[in-house]
Amino acid sequence: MTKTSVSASISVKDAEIAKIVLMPGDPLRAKHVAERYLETPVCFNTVRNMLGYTGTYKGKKISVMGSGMGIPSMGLYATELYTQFDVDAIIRIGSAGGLVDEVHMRDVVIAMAASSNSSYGDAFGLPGHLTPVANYGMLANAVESAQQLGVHAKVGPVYTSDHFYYPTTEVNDKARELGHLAVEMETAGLYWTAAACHKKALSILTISDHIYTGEALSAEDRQESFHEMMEVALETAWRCVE
Ligand SMILES: O=P(O)(O)O[C@H]1O[C@H](CO)[C@@H](O)[C@H]1O
Ligand SMILES: O=c1cc[nH]c(=O)[nH]1
Repeated sequence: MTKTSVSASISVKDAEIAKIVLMPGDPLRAKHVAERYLETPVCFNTVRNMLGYTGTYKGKKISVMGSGMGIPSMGLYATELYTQFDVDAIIRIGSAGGLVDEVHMRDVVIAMAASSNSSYGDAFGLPGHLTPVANYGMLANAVESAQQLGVHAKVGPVYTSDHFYYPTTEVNDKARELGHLAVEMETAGLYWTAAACHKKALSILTISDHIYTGEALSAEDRQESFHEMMEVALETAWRCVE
């Protein structure tokens, strides 16, 4: 019998979504993670080509699905996964631009918190500012996983921008001056959504370019080569799943 469950943007037929989902922005990075690391991966979503897969990793069920680019897309998919598919935790696995001098190309960054120029979090109604923060237990598991894998991950705040192409350099300059390790486009949206849904989230990033040195990786590298980040995320997910 065909079992189907559907939300506005996800349609799952004869498959299921695990309690924990890894989410790269790029759906082809999701496909790569599924094919490289999951046993018996099953594709559970193709709506809008936002590919999602469920398989097992060291005997535990884990899903991986694209989030698309930017806070609105991440917020939409994370909300549906948390509220309509009973997902407990999401780990973003993204690329990011290095901001500070201590961060280098291909470094793995674990986002403790995310400042942002987005007003997305205002909708949740807290007077002042709802701070987008990682789940501490997941963060601690990620740090331990990185240490065990010999990955020198850097932990700190990142900056989530609504703009990939900002017309001036001042936002990145200020974010760098205030100690943000990297700039990207989804982490604050994920952390706000997790808070609003009473769920868990963590963002792990790989430096794909450096805003102040001008170094940059190719699109193909961004899709397929971030294996340290993928392995830290999978080990973290494995520790977080019962
Ligand atoms: O590599 P992903 O996860 O897509 O993340 C980064 O890459 C995209 C921009 O190229 C934005 O989504 C940004 O956050
Ligand atoms: O959002 C992003 C992602 C990678 N590199 C950047 O400069 N910005």
